Amino acid sequence: MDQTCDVVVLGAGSTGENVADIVVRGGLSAVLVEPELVGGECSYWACMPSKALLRGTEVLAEARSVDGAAQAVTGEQDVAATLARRSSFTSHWDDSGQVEWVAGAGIDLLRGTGRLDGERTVVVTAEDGTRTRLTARHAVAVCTGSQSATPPIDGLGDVDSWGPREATSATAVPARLLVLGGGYVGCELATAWQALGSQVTVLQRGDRLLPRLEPQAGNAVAESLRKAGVDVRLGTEVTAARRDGTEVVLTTGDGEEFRGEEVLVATGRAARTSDIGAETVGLEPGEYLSVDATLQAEGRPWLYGVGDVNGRSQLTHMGKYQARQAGAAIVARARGERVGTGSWSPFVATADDVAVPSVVFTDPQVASVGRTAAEAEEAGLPHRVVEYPLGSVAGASLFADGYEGTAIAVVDTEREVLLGMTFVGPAVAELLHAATIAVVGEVPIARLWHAVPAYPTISEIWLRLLETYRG
Ligand SMILES: Cc1cc2nc3c(=O)[nH]c(=O)nc-3n(C[C@H](O)[C@H](O)[C@H](O)COP(=O)(O)OP(=O)(O)OC[C@H]3O[C@@H](n4cnc5c(N)ncnc54)[C@H](O)[C@@H]3O)c2cc1C
Ligand SMILES: NC(=O)c1ccc[n+]([C@@H]2O[C@H](COP(=O)([O-])OP(=O)(O)OC[C@H]3O[C@@H](n4cnc5c(N)ncnc54)[C@H](O)[C@@H]3O)[C@@H](O)[C@H]2O)c1
Repeated sequence: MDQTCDVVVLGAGSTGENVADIVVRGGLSAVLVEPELVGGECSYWACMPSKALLRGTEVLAEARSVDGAAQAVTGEQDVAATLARRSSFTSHWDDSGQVEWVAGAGIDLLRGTGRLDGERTVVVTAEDGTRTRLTARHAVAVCTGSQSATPPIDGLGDVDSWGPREATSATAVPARLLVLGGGYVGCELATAWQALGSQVTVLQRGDRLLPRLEPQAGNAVAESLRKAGVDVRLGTEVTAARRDGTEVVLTTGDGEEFRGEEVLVATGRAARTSDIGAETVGLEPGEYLSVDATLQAEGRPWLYGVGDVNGRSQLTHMGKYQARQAGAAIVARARGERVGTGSWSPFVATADDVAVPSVVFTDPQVASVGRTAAEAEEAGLPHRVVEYPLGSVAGASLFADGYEGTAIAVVDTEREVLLGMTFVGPAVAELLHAATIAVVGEVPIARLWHAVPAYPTISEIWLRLLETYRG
């Protein structure tokens, strides 16, 4: 079967859905190709189930941290109810709601695996083997995401390990869980499964958890995981894995053994491009798609790489942001309009470079945007780091007895604007968007004095940071 449309979108994750939606709203036709569940990782195996698993633990910790409320919490977290709530947030791994949305948005959905077959062409193979050759008049957007990367550890491929998919969809609590990797996934899922009754061990090879964030973040999360009973091992290089009956055994270079019923491999992501026909358009299978600021592949003006697949910033909201920018560029180019590629134009993903917000939903939460002090240093930017303990803010001390946390601002001392901000503490997630606006808007420090935080909220931290900066 042959079919022609304006835009072919490969992959109906959160990114692909948004590219298709934007181009259809712009008057183009789009075919969205998906072999698995419409909605992708975020809806079924990543953000939604992991945050649903974590939320009950967080609420209990908040209640236990307020005298008067703490006395009312006499029981333990209900595991079955937590898992049931998690499953309801994934719609029980049923995508009919998303499929309905796609139809309502005027997007054509084609179930099957798509492979590029030369310029502007995609061949889709359905489960029953039926093939459809799609030709795009204007663009092909590859939004095939990423998958768990397996580190080169002897035997790891044979132990039937968990990836994030298994760890977010499990229906029983393993008595002991080994977590390889102490990044975003490792820290969040160690928090979740320890709270649900597993004895968790985190094996991280570097000298701290969450190594891409400010050091205070990883240190605070490690301390709190240890308090919760997690065995956190830093500087640990696992070299071999094997099954011993029902147990998985991980061995380090110096012969130390770690045992668990399951091992979660959370050592980062790899591009899902090994089987998309990349070679038919002169690209390397398995590599991240290299794209410009409008998400267009270098030297191939009809091809876009959007979301996790380009490796720029692997977060749902950033994939959706890229989708909005790329979608606008595709529509404008199809109309023959000029596409401005300067910073912050409607067609480029400038925030990818300077203002990526993220929240790690551990206890404490870590909310950050923009550059860390180390990144400012590396970029050679004149900067000063200002830190203030969150527990000294009236709103925070009311929020929880003995509130502990910190806020770190990285200030550009030449332009007097914020380069980055990190909050570490309970319930800091909702403080983040103010910081994102300050970084993206390059709001002068002098003007931030006029952004008065309401009393008594945790946001008063902004005032304390400004006072500390002024000295
Ligand atoms: C455990 C975990 C928790 C996370 N939590 C958060 C969080 O709290 N907040 C956050 O912002 N981010 C989070 N992330 C990251 C987030 O999940 C990803 O950034 C996001 O899902 C990427 O979306 P995407 O659409 O680019 O890719 P995906 O969601 O991976 O979608 C790609 C789609 O392409 C399809 N596909 C693949 N190959 C083909 C092909 N050949 N033809 C057609 N279709 C194909 C796939 O089936 C898939 O549906 C988390 C990740 C993990 C692993
Ligand atoms: N809340 C959120 O926003 C959220 C949650 C989960 C995931 N994510 C996204 O998904 C991405 C992937 O998460 P991730 O945790 O898999 O990757 P990551 O890059 O955040 O962390 C991987 C960790 O594994 C460690 N590591 C690598 N190889 C190792 C080895 N052989 N032994 C021990 N440790 C090893 C690294 O030092 C690093 O700390 C994140 O970067 C983030 O973009 C976001």
